[in-house]
Amino acid sequence: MDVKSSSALLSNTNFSGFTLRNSDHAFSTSCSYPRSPMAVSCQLSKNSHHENVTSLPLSNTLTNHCLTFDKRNPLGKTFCSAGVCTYDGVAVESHSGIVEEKVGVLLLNLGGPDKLDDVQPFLYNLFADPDIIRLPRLFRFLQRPLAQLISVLRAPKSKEGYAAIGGGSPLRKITDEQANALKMALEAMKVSANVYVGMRYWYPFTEEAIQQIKRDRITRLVVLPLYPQYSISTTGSSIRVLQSLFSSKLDLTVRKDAHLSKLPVAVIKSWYQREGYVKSMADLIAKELETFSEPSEVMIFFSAHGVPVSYVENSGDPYKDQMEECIFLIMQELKARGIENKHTLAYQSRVGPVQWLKPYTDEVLVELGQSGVKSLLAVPVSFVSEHIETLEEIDMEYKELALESGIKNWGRVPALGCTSSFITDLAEAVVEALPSATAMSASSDTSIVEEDHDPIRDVVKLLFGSVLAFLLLLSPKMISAVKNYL
Ligand SMILES: C=CC1=C(C)c2cc3[nH]c(cc4nc(cc5[nH]c(cc1n2)c(C)c5CCC(=O)O)C(CCC(=O)O)=C4C)c(C)c3C=C
Ligand SMILES: [Fe+2]
Repeated sequence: MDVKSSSALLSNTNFSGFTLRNSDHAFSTSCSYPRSPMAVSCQLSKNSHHENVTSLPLSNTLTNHCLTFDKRNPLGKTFCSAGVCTYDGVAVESHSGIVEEKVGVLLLNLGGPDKLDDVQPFLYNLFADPDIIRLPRLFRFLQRPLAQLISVLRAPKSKEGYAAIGGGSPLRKITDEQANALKMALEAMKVSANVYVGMRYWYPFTEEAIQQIKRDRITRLVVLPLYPQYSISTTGSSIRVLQSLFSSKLDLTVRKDAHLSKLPVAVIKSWYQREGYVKSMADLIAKELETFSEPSEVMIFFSAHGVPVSYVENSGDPYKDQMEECIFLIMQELKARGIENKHTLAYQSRVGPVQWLKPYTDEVLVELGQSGVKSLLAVPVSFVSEHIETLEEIDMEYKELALESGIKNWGRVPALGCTSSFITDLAEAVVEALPSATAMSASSDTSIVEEDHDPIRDVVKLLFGSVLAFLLLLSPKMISAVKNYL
């Protein structure tokens, strides 16, 4: 390992600075730091999780934390003298002249309708997302009219689903609870942080969370999507929103916003491989297996939310690979505990006219039932809260289908929610990611380039688009494609 240089400096309870990196691997620093500014001791451990953190050049100071300082950093200049550090970030200088970090954690999630009247506008937001319905460039002008049409037509069916689970999505409440639990877990690690919730398709929107982060004058932000595995359609979509809010190129109001464009940000892109998560999932599965009369005979049935095959095959979505690795790790953990049940993975919740990842959950359930499997434990694995697809699709639709197909004993593992080992692991992920935060506008990870906005061109496009959309939407091909969303 080529540890080039390291420097630690302390200022009262603040300190900063290590350079610990070789060309290919990031290393986590696990640090013990005394409250007095006497010494900081850090141990190095090779940390694969860092590969999933957008780790960009930075420098900064951080209260009560070890920092990673990347020698390749073109921006990261930390100037220190007599216990005071200045840097090219946005930390706040206190009366005493000590630079104080205000750490923020932004939890990203999908969002869901709070009540039945929200269902159609929620669906509109979802289908208007070009990461959810991906139209060829030439047809992008159809995105919004199509979203309007599909959302209106799908709303009655979706409403039935939401009505069956109490009249709305539980996602906001559960995500708020996770945010509070995470804040407390961070506090237990002596990290004081504000935790924000930013939803992609419903309140509180990511945009609102970012406004609050600005108002609170957060000086260092960790972005933590609540999806264990990365998909273009979930984490990717939310990061795209953040990029458009942070990048000075994209938004005239943000261009003048010195705070946001300089704010050091670390994005944890995926975390399915973290030991704490894997063990927490294994705990839940092991516990649920015990509710069966013959636990070793139970088939463990992982059911993941699907994505269209084209995402994986044409656009490099790592979702399928990550999902398979995730299942492997969970099964390995169970094996280490002497649990050697059979298992399988299938994909649920397909929508629309295209091919989705296979095998499909509904088809596999029927096959398993018909092939003589008698006991089955469903494990939702792509999401960490209960939501419509666990409470309605799995608990009602799939359970009924499985029982009709010959399965006699049915069980379902609950979502992780606020399970304490899981929340502690998320808190550790946040602490590990903090040092790698850097200004997002300097990110080289901007995969999506937005067009500049020209108001006249936009109006022409809208008018032309509406007429063409109206004609196209009435074409037989389009009608049959839209029908697949219902
Ligand atoms: C990892 C999780 C998810 C992936 C991947 C995902 C992709 C994806 N979803 C749709 C369409 C819909 N999703 C809907 C709800 C929904 N989706 C997820 C998670 C993933 N989606 C969650 C957690 C929820 C539920 C939110 C809640 O309110 O509880 C819906 C609305 C519900 C319905 O009408 O069925 C749609 C539609 C697509 C097209 C897609 C990938 C391209
Ligand atoms: Fe979905």
